[in-house]
Amino acid sequence: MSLTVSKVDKSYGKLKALDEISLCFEPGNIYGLFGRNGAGKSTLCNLMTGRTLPDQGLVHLDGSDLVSDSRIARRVALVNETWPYPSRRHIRQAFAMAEGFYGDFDWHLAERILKSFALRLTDTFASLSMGQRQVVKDVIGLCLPVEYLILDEPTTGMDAAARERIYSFVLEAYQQRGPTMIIATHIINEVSQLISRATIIDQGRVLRSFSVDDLSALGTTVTGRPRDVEGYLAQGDPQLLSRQRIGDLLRVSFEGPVSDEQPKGLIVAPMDLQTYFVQITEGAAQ
Ligand SMILES: Nc1ncnc2c1ncn2[C@@H]1O[C@H](COP(=O)(O)OP(=O)(O)OP(=O)(O)O)[C@@H](O)[C@H]1O
Repeated sequence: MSLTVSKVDKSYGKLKALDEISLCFEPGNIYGLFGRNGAGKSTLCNLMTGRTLPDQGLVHLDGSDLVSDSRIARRVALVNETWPYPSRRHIRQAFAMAEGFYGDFDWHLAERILKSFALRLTDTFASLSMGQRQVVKDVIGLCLPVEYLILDEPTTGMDAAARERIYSFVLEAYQQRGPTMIIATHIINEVSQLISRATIIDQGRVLRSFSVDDLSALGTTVTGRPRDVEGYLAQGDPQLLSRQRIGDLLRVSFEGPVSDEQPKGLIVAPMDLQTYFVQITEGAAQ
């Protein structure tokens, strides 16, 4: 079983939002989907739930076309900026409507999450703050019996404590019911401990798709006196991502793991996922 996107193109007028994108999301993972503003993340999320149609290419779940088969669409849910439910009714009604379409809603988990955010089933969506509305949208996704849950910016408007708490519920929902999750977000460091694979898209294309089992293997930063740094680089043939002067020092970053040896006078450190993301998308933009 997998959710696959094959050679998908999507344009808005002359703008190519997705350009021959091919990806495969295997069950049993939490994926991070990263990209800068306008990279095409939301368009891809919409395509993977049949909310937007591709100009070319296919989106399949277990080999069946997601667009033409509505039974398949019920196995994949998307949480994004939209709220397709009545805003002035109790949120309980929105949950019931979602249950009507997707089946078995986890009311117990929903109430627990709401309570931890001091929200109630009798609140109306319209009366909530931006961050509270996002919580309610996330609750719907986390409590549905779907095989794939796509969360497009699931912490919009939330404060730092709320973001941390919602991600603990994301993990709980994943551990208890195990939907494969795809989390599209800008706040990469927040999800780096949660995800097992990451995909970075840029200008509608897949830039990297990799396992994050060993974050220290992604990239390395070396800082020191320019002569020492150049000497270190000359020992191998690293794929440079950036080169930056900091006062009298030179800092370079390159793809690949940190070597075991710590050369004298140099600070050699692994790159975190967010820094890696910034470095390679900066490189792609130049
Ligand atoms: N309905 C639309 N009509 C016209 N252009 C659109 C539409 N939706 C998206 N686009 C354009 O397609 C490109 C990809 O947009 P998309 O929303 O998928 O990016 P994103 O990676 O989700 O961005 P962000 O992180 O800023 O939300 C952008 O250049 C955007 O302006």
